Amino acid sequence: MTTPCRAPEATSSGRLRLADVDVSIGRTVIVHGADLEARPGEVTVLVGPNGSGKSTLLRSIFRACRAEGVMTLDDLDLTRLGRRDLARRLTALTQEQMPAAGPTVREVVGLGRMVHLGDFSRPGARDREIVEESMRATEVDHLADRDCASLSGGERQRTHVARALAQRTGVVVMDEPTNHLDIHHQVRLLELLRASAEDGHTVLVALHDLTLAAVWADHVVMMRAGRVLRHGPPREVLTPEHVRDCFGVNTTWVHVAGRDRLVVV
Ligand SMILES: Nc1ncnc2c1ncn2[C@@H]1O[C@H](COP(=O)(O)OP(=O)(O)OP(=O)(O)O)[C@@H](O)[C@H]1O
Repeated sequence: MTTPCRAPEATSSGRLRLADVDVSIGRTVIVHGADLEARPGEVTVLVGPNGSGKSTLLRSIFRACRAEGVMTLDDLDLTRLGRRDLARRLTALTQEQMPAAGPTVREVVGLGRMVHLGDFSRPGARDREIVEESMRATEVDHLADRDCASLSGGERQRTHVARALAQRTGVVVMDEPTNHLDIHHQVRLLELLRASAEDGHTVLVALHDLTLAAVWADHVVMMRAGRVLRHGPPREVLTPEHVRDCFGVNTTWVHVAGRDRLVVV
């Protein structure tokens, strides 16, 4: 169906751990006492209803929100890492990153390399190669010279994913990366993230689609109303009872084409 794809090689990964983390926006505590762990070699998927605090929790990891509690990457305190150091270790794909008119696709993807360059250095041949590889991986290479403002929603999202891939960090945190993507590109992106995990990287991603989460996650973290309700393997977290309690829909697991799948009934 899809051609095999591979995330470009990355810097060393690490175990991302949050313990008893509160996240606030202004004076309001949005996330309460969250525990979460994302391990190298695994795809960890964060699920929860709208407004449950997924984006806020992910944003706290790259310090876009004020957080209290323990946040570590291996033995490093995330809150004490400098911004550039953090960006060299961890890629963040948020929901808000929409390019303004002006830059081309290649230029936006090239931003992923900036964190690795010194203050006065320019991108080298290897940087340019990585940019081209990243565009090919998300199938935006044919759009390389297009102004980002002229892209469709899905093309723009793939451009941002390519930018994130070009950053080549060992830890990748993505908030709803499948937004705007058609089913081919959703599957391709999840294949890419799976390949990245199999290469030993740490992948933490928020997804709305529970059926995709059930198939692609090694580990699921379920949130509701600003709290982590449970975490574990998909079959243990996404049980029909838990999904009904959290989302108010009826689901069941079926075995189709050699895999366990969660379907809405
Ligand atoms: N700037 C803000 N000021 C006040 N409340 C906010 C702010 N940003 C987010 N919130 C609230 O925090 C809660 C969690 O929002 P968040 O975006 O983290 O949820 P989410 O699980 O990612 O939702 P969705 O699935 O809809 O993307 C929501 O109730 C939201 O309204």
